[in-house]
Amino acid sequence: MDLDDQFAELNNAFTSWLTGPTCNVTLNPKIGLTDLRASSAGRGVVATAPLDEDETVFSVPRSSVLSVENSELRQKLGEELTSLDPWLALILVLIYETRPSSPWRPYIDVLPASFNTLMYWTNDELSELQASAVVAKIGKQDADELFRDKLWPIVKKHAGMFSDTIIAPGLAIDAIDNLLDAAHRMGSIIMSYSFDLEVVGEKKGSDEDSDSDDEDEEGKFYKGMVPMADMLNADADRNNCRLFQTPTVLEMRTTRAVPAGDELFNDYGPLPRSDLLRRYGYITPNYAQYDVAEISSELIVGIAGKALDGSDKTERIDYLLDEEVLDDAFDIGTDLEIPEEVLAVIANFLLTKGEFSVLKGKGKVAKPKKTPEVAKVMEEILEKRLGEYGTTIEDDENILRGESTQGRKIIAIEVRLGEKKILKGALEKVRGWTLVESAKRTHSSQVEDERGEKRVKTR
Ligand SMILES: C[S@@+](CC[C@H](N)C(=O)[O-])C[C@H]1O[C@@H](n2cnc3c(N)ncnc32)[C@H](O)[C@@H]1O
Repeated sequence: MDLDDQFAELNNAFTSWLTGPTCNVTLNPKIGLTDLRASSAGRGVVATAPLDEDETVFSVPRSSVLSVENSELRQKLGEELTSLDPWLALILVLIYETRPSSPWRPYIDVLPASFNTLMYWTNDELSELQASAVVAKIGKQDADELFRDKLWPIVKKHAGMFSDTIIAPGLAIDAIDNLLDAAHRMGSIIMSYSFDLEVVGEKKGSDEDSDSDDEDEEGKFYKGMVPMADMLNADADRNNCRLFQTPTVLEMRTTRAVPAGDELFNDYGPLPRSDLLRRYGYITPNYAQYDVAEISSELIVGIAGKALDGSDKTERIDYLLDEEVLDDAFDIGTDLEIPEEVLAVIANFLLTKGEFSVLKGKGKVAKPKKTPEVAKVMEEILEKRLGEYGTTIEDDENILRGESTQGRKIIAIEVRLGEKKILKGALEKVRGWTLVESAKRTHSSQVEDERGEKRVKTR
């Protein structure tokens, strides 16, 4: 059987399973799965006839969501499973459902086995992202540790339960590598395919289902794999469908009329391309509108507080953390505005020791201001941040114009270039600020603060 036949066969098995008695999904006959591999988008869903706005595309009973709550493994392992972090528990559930006898197999079989997400990039490929903050968010080592510490002991203890799953060969030779591979696969699937579903059970304190009181509190969410809902691709501008949740079903409905032949798109929300790449393994130009350049507090404090001695700096850091002015990092978006919180942090580090003590004594913080001193620090921060990337905007544009660049390298360059353009634009904006007089500012801002005017709120 060639690859196309295999692809079509898996689709058919999945669709039959979906609409059959195991899953009971109601499919609108005006939609169908389609093959988008030629455009590197895997499977997708298209309208085969026009759809109205707010038309139900399909409806999935909550009982057909693959989740920890619905899983057979929960019945078998009980608290051993539910006491795990929900993400780890769902990983184990997905691994368990890879056994040939699993009722979920036709679904598992259409889920991907290879990924373009950052977790799967080599170090060389990742180095092309240069100083992008996304690299530190991949978390492969942390995940490996969790899989070893939390999942491996359970799998070893219940080896029989996993003896015919994809990790079986690893079990036989007592090797952990198969578990790590499988757990990364399932973790990546959860990251790019699962939905956050609202718990709709009884409220806490109900007599029924007393062993799951905690999870049955309304307003709480759990991660679930919703068959078919996760076959829709996403688009920042062309999205035309959304998953609506009712107590009994999950309904994919159109949010606008869809002509025959058009693809149905979900919406991942305002994700910068760096995060789109990290979580979903692809980027498109229309997510550039959500790009951000991240500036760490370490960099801000390092530059704004370079004239301070160690204990003074630490005191200000602790105070600003307590006051929720300081965070780990701040994002500058495509509007190129420097976040008020960053200006406030700088302003607080530029106070004299005495000024800071007075404000702290009153439980207040300096307000954000665009003074020449703040602008100078901000310029230095942005210049330093831009310098952390190994190449300039012009270098990157030249590389992209060259014909030899391909695949992941192009993607990485586009991501880092987007961030650099934000930093450069922000730098130009800061240089163009109409600045408040420094001396006047110091005096008036303190007076304003002492009058108890509203402080900067960061979170
Ligand atoms: C929820 S799944 C959608 C179904 C998926 N195409 C499949 O074949 O299983 C999400 C994944 O689809 C791909 N994807 C989603 N939207 C895309 C788009 N606009 N362009 C390219 N790939 C996309 C990415 O690989 C993403 O991780």
